[in-house]
Amino acid sequence: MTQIHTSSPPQAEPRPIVSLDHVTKRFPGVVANERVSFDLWPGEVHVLLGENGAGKSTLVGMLSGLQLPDEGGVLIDGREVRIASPARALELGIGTVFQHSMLVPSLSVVDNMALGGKWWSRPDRDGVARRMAAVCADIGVTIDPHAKVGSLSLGEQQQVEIVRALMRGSRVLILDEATAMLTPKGAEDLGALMGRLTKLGIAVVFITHKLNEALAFGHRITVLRLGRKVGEIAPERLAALGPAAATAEIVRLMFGAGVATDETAPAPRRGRRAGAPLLEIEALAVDDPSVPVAGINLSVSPGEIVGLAGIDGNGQKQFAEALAGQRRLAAGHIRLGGEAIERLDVGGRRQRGLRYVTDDRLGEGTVGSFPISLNLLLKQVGEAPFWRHGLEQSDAIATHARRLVSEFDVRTPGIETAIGKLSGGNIQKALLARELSGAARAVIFAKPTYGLDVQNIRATRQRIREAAEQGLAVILISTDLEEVLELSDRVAVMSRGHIVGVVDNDADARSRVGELMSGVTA
Ligand SMILES: Nc1ncnc2c1ncn2[C@@H]1O[C@H](COP(=O)(O)OP(=O)(O)OP(=O)(O)O)[C@@H](O)[C@H]1O
Repeated sequence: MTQIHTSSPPQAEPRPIVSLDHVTKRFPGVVANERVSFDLWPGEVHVLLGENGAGKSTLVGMLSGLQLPDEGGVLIDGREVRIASPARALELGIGTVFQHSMLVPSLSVVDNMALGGKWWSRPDRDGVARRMAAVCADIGVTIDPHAKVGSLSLGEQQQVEIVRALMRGSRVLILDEATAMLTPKGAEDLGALMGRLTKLGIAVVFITHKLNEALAFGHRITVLRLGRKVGEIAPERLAALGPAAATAEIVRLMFGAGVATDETAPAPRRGRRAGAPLLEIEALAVDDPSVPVAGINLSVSPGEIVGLAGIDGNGQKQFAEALAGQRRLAAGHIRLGGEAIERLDVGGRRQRGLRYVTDDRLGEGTVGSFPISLNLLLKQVGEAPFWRHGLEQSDAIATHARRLVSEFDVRTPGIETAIGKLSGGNIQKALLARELSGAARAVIFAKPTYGLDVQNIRATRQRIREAAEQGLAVILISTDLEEVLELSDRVAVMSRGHIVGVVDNDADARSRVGELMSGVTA
């Protein structure tokens, strides 16, 4: 064992390698971490769990040098440190491996290892390869130093990153959703590798959304929720609980009632349904290299809100875009009011009353440099009464815009203001105005409150409720379980491109949805 610097000598008082001491980190409109304390011990895999937005990446960002805390301290071996950059983190022995590889695919493994060396010195490829071979032997992985990184699997690329971090002296490794893009076998290999690293005294922070991985690979588990630490299960307790009881406890911590979010929120809707389905989706499939979507069956009645819960990136966006006509269907049928609409384009579906409120408000939802008035008609350009014989009817466009701006309370200096100048909340109001006006019959909301402040969140949720009350069939895609449970009549859970379950939003819904989301039940 030559390369790896192991933990403190056994006779020393045991203490964490790294501690976060009551750290608080705020971003505009959100407290991402609130007085969170976190200890990482040598030789352990410490799993960080929590829903999208719970604050996991922010917390580890304070260790990897991406964020500085607003309050609270960071300690290494008991000494307070300031980690102001990733380079500083590496100097302090903290290496980070992200979900997406940070390596240069066109270079060989050794050349990637040599990157970041002194630019004037020629890379000592043999020396690097020798040191690499020693670390690989220590941790039990085999990597061809001369292979081009682009030809390696994602799992192998992560091994390269881990080896690189160890060669630079890391004794703490942060794996931020490192298994998210891996095959089950790749994830298993990474889990086994984590186990070997911990035997060498390395400490690993492992962020995952999958409970089975947390239990299989983790020694200690911390759960975050809405920026707060809501529980920590120490190794002895984790072992004593066993998988079933530990799962129940984690699901309760992650999803259970008990964290006050918005006491003034209206009582949740529960299982209202009216009449025959209006929007019917049958065996829908979308080809997508990252998340193929297949076998989606879902129907929504007029006045019903079906929530689509799930961890971000499980095919929700592909599904929504295919439904709205922005992506080709590989298979399946979509009917609106009994009429097959899968062959219609975006405009055709919109005319029939199918609407889509995208989560990409400034990218695909609006044209930032265009005035609000035109953005409100972006999907009707050329149509009467706003255009006649190819000519813009400015009076009709202005009247329409003024009416929607007032009805949807868009705060703007005027209807000619470029929409990109408005706040996120007001852009969202304009999008809602465009999609919910006219002869809307069914609407898909994609993460409708993402990034909004509390007031705008409330206003948007109220619009969604009103849309259902007016008889629209609503699909609400959200990674915020509280939102889904507050608004939906039924909840479908999406995972790896499939709907893995649909439950009525009754008293048991929270735990059942939580289990489906974390892959405990399928
Ligand atoms: N740079 C930033 N600017 C503004 N807000 C941010 C920034 N980074 C994070 N946030 C917000 O802080 C909160 C916590 O985000 P964070 O990314 O830490 O959560 P997470 O648990 O890692 O989520 P996920 O599982 O989706 O990665 C969220 O509300 C997020 O929108």
